Amino acid sequence: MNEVIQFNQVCKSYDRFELKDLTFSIKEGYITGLIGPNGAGKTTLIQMLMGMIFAERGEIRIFGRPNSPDDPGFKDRIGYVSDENYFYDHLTIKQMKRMIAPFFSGWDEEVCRKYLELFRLSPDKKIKDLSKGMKMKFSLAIALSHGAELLIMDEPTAGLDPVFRRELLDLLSGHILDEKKSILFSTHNTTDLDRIADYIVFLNEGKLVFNEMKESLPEKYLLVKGGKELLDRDTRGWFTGIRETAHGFEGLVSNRTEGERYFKDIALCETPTLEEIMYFTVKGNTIHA
Ligand SMILES: Nc1ncnc2c1ncn2[C@@H]1O[C@H](COP(=O)(O)OP(=O)(O)OP(=O)(O)O)[C@@H](O)[C@H]1O
Repeated sequence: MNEVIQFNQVCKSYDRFELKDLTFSIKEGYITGLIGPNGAGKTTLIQMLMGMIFAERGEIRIFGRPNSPDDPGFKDRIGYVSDENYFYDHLTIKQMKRMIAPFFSGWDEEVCRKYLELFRLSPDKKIKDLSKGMKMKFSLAIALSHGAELLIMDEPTAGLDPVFRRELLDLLSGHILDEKKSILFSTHNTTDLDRIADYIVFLNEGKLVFNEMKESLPEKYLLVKGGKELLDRDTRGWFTGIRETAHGFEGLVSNRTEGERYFKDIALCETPTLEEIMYFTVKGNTIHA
């Protein structure tokens, strides 16, 4: 299986933030969701991928080659969508599109026209008059109009209404039916991932928590609900995160087999949702309701 993106011991630090020795890869032909709480490092990771900021150490490879913003091949092969507005406010959609198109050798005017129509974006509307969601749609239309093999998107569903959000997710699922196409997108919305992601990359405080097939997560994690008397020094150690209330607790165990062996007859054992996995992992063992 080909790897479309590879991070190899990548380091990047800011004043109070460190991405340290980040090593993982993303497979060609799949949709990978990048998740993590605010400040986990998702945008930093995506900006490094796009060559907008640079890693201090380590190597990033895209399509098997070191990533370089100056490589014209990359520009054509990658479609980038972000919630930042990189367009000129005083131009209309049509004018902005004319300006962008020559940068891509694979630009397809007809495809772009189709997406603008589908997204109900009027070519004569000025960028400054677009809502946040409309700007995201325009950014998407551009990314989808030059035959990119890899779509890299920073929170593409943020600001979209629920109807279009769903349509977009369907569109992205359809996009990778061509097995050479791949998508990496960051999101805070685990429902988006439940719907379309094949793989999940989970970042927390600049560290990789896991890079897993979504389907394999239920085999690994267990959500245990029970009485407080079940928690002692030994059993507490098994939990990635525990939420205690006056009457009992619920906690996430990252070794499902071990957790089931001990808790199955004395507590309620469930398969956690992706949101629960995120919640308990981020919060750790210090939650008190
Ligand atoms: N240019 C910068 N200078 C200093 N610190 C920065 C800079 N860019 C990002 N950071 C810090 O790096 C950390 C990671 O930020 P990043 O934007 O990558 O997180 P994120 O996971 O995308 O968060 P969110 O979900 O809130 O968008 C944060 O603590 C942020 O304050």
